[in-house]
Amino acid sequence: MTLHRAISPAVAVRRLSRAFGDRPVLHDITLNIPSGQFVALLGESGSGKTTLLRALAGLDDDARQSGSYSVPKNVSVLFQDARLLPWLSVIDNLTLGLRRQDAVQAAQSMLDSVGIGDKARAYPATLSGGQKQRAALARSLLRNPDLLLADEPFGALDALTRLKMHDLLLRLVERSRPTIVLVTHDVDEAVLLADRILVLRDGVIAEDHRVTVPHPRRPSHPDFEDLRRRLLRSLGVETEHI
Ligand SMILES: Nc1ncnc2c1ncn2[C@@H]1O[C@H](COP(=O)(O)OP(=O)(O)OP(=O)(O)O)[C@@H](O)[C@H]1O
Repeated sequence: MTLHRAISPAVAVRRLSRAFGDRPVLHDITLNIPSGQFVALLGESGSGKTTLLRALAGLDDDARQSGSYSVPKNVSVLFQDARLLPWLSVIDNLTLGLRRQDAVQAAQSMLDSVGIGDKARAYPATLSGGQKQRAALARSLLRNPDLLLADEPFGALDALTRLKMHDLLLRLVERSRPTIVLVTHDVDEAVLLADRILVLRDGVIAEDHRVTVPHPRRPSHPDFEDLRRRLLRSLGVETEHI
């Protein structure tokens, strides 16, 4: 007799549709994401990436919705702006609402890991954009999320800082392997980080790519280059000169 063990996906979306007023945005989306998978959502502006992410986060009560979805209990959301509370120090932002006895030590150690251990007592207004995003990432990961939902978390950073953040994110999630859904406009970012790339078009999942480029990923790798070109083309970018 063969024993079939059912492994349920971390994220299961069934026939999900979402509309704002009479404007339909997501159409009948069905999607399974296995535990620990890193998924990037790409798509032209207005294709519904953020709407899908916010649906998974349980945000936007004003949306009309049909279908269903399930996500793990412990979810962290990371936005483009760090959303730190300005009246609290960095470390107090991290420990706010955290119910564990070693909260302060754990927060300090997470700040050390993201490279801003010396900013624990600083206030958000005194940090650079990159430092704020490091603090936001530390706050998210400190909660040991089973699912990390990230909406263009590096979108506002300069190119160099963004590269450092990619490295940092990969290094940090290697330890705990949360399931990740990352919304991005940046094709290179998607190919660099994700195990799987979904392309949304007009509110449906138009393409589903596995990323098989070996780690550490280099844009010069032929498979990287090939996938990048295919994705750019499907996003409507002519790639002959890129
Ligand atoms: N709260 C809302 N109320 C009304 N319309 C909304 C709301 N949120 C999103 N929309 C509309 O839904 C559509 C999809 O928006 P969404 O932000 O999901 O797209 P996106 O793919 O993330 O776009 P971008 O890449 O520009 O961020 C857009 O036409 C947008 O105007």
